[in-house]
Amino acid sequence: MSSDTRVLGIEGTAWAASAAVYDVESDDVFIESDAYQPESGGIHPREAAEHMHEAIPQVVESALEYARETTERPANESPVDAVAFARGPGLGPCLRIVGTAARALAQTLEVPLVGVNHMVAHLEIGRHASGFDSPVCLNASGANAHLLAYRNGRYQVLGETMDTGVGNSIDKFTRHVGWSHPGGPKVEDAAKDGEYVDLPYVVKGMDFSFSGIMSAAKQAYDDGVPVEDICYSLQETIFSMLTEVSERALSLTGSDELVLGGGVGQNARLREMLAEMCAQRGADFHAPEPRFLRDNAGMIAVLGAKMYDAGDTLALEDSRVDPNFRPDQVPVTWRTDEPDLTLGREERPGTVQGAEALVTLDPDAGRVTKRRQVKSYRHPQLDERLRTERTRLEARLTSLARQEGVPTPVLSDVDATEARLELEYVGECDLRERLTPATVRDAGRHLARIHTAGFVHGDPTTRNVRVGSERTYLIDFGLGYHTDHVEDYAMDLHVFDQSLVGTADDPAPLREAVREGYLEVGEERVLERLADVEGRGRYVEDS
Ligand SMILES: C[C@@H](O)[C@H](NC(=O)OP(=O)(O)OC[C@H]1O[C@@H](n2cnc3c(N)ncnc32)[C@H](O)[C@@H]1O)C(=O)O
Ligand SMILES: Nc1ncnc2c1ncn2[C@@H]1O[C@H](COP(=O)(O)OP(=O)(O)OP(=O)(O)O)[C@@H](O)[C@H]1O
Ligand SMILES: [Fe+2]
Repeated sequence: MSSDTRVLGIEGTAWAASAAVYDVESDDVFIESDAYQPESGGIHPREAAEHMHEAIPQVVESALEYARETTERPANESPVDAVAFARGPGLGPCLRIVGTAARALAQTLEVPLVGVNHMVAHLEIGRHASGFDSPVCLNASGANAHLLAYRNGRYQVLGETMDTGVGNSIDKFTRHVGWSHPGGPKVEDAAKDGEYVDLPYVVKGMDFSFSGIMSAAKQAYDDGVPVEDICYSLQETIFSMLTEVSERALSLTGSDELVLGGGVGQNARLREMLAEMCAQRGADFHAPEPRFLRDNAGMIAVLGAKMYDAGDTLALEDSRVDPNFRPDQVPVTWRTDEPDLTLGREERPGTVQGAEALVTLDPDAGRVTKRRQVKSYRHPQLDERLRTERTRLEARLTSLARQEGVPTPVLSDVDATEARLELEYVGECDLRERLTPATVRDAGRHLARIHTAGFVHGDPTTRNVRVGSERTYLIDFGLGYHTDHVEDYAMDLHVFDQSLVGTADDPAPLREAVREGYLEVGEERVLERLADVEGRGRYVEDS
């Protein structure tokens, strides 16, 4: 980066009216913010926009004043080289006010305008502060929750919430119990005195869903379960889900770096779980300081500077805001490196560390032993429930799939209480090491077969398919379940699709081949629903 670049950033996607100045040379970030606090209920888009209307000019003025005071540039020159603003995602009425302010300021100062994706900014601030090369990023914010990893010039979405964002889910629960917005910090506080109760736990590959757990939490409250216990268990459950999918993303991509972003990242329990998971698998973890986790213009200015130096600026006529701006829509102009993926982390000869299990391989004897390990980051009761349930399911569905004509390993022994399986050794390598149209077509056909039989795999990634010279096998059915919902079948395909995008150099022909294979035995309407799942904007407004 050019060493004397200075950028003014503006953020106002939902609740934080914020302006910042980033100075590349000193790496200093000055942030001035003014938060919108709803009088009752959640964020009202119109009220939030009124707040932006009043507060943005003031925070921008403070930032400009700071920029002028701290520069040696002549008074008739702009104290910054560019104006960066959050173009989306966010609440439309708020974004438009920020967009207008940013355009006007860029024109007055006669400097270029930079349009920043808010979610990518949540990620890049962690990468910037940690110095990590190519981390997986968990964005845990109010309106969103994603797992992102860089590949083929984009931040690919490896997994995300299928319904509301993580913070909004928590805020909805606290509204139900009559607490004021935002609910996250209040839940964290109340959780200190709570005890564990079981709540639904929903992950699908690297995707996850909060709606079931939230309904259960509200119901528990109405049934008289102490609110501290619900808060404690909400944290234990939701954050375990986020930690689990993060671990799966590390395992799938071969990355050993994780960064956290977003307002929910201020929660100490979430950070503790992620740190513990990373320590256990020998990965590095970084959580930015709180002022960079919650919405702030500092992260907009820092990414804005990288984009400005890459020449990634916007003409005024192209600077429209986008309330549904997805992180994977952003061409990443400020990085040219590709991640160095270490496929297949062989820890010891003959053992593979998966996301859940330690797998001992004995190809000569044709045998594999799989043990779902204790995850110390999660509550012991939850840990035991998941390990036993999944071992049982894996045993049952692996056999059921074979009866349906899908190649799977033959089971020789199951011990659910020990979370241990003994299986036949199958294939020569994982699918991600032999991604061809023919092999993924097989996988597509296999998924169609089990769907037709009324169940899903639950985690069909390129690591959970084994390829041999004659056959392609499905393995690791632990997240599978019986269902007759088209939506669940489409989700299964979506999970596979996301893993192709996350691991293949040229995913387009492979994605096409999956669909062809699927149609050989499966139903067209599942593919139609898949298109629907993919097109769904998940930026649910919190009102
Ligand atoms: C699009 C953009 O406007 C949106 N921003 C946003 O959601 O604000 P953010 O600052 O990233 O996150 C706010 C959320 O973070 C939660 N939160 C704050 N402190 C928390 C804590 N200690 N524990 C749990 N949640 C917390 C709040 O309850 C609230 O839901 C987003 O990034 O999704
Ligand atoms: N039956 C088998 N035959 C050959 N290799 C296997 C078999 N089972 C597992 N493996 C190898 O071990 C790796 C991890 O196994 P598995 O996916 O079952 O564990 P996991 O911890 O559930 O992993 P993840 O959650 O990351 O998918 C597989 O990617 C594969 O390389
Ligand atoms: Fe945010």
